[in-house]
Amino acid sequence: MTRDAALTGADLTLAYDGRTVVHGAGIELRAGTVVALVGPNGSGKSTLLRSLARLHTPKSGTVLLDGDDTSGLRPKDFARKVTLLTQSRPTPGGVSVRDVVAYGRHPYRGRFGSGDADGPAHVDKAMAMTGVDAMADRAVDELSGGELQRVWLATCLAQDTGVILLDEPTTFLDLRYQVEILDIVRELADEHGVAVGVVLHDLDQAAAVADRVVLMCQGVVRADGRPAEVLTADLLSDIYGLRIEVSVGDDGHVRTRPIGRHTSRSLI
Ligand SMILES: Nc1ncnc2c1ncn2[C@@H]1O[C@H](COP(=O)(O)OP(=O)(O)OP(=O)(O)O)[C@@H](O)[C@H]1O
Repeated sequence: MTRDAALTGADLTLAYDGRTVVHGAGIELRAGTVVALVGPNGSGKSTLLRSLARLHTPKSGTVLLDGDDTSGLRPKDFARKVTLLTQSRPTPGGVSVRDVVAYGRHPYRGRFGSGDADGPAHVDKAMAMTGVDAMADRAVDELSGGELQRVWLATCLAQDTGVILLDEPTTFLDLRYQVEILDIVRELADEHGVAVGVVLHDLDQAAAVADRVVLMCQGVVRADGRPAEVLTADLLSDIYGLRIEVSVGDDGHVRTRPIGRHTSRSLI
């Protein structure tokens, strides 16, 4: 497994059909750390993540892996180092969970699927980590949204990369699996030295799991730092356009409380 990898997006400007949606963003993902990207809908988080995964070509700026420009790397070599869990993927019909997770081994296979002796062990480990091993022989198109989300995460883990990018990995998941996925994210960084970049909408989850939080708004990185430095009441209230109270517990964890009409009504 590649370790001690660092993926850097330097001065990235990203556009769709000439409309710029990310303006000169910089982000650094270091080995053994978790960076959470947060911000309102449409602020450019997914586009930034996709550019780091080389799925979106920047208008300007560069993506560097361990200091080297990645644009010269062959797709297979890049895929051995960086993986991305996207928000949605087409679900293949009639394919088993095990076979879908085994897609993650594609960068290691030669022609005709040969040459990946370690593949089955990585697939088994990824399925066990994400709790999908019990459904290994089921067809993926028969799974619930949450079960499927864990299968896609297992596919990324089977790819065995030093950098893992996750776009809203807790979407569709019930509370138990949200917590388990975030535990896996921390475990990847702490025990396997992986550099993780994860888009999350839940600010408390972002604060709890991340070493650093990158807060985006309207295509610009508005703040980048430790959770308690970035997730302040003033900045969040300004960016999200509603009052958000923030407290820091004795354990150092940041907790946010958005105030709406429904939260301020009396229940007694
Ligand atoms: N395929 C596309 N074609 C054109 N514009 C796009 C495309 N995908 C995203 N955009 C636009 O780019 C901007 C940034 O979108 P992006 O999906 O990166 O934001 P986001 O912060 O991930 O949003 P969300 O929280 O809603 O997932 C938005 O204005 C969006 O409408």
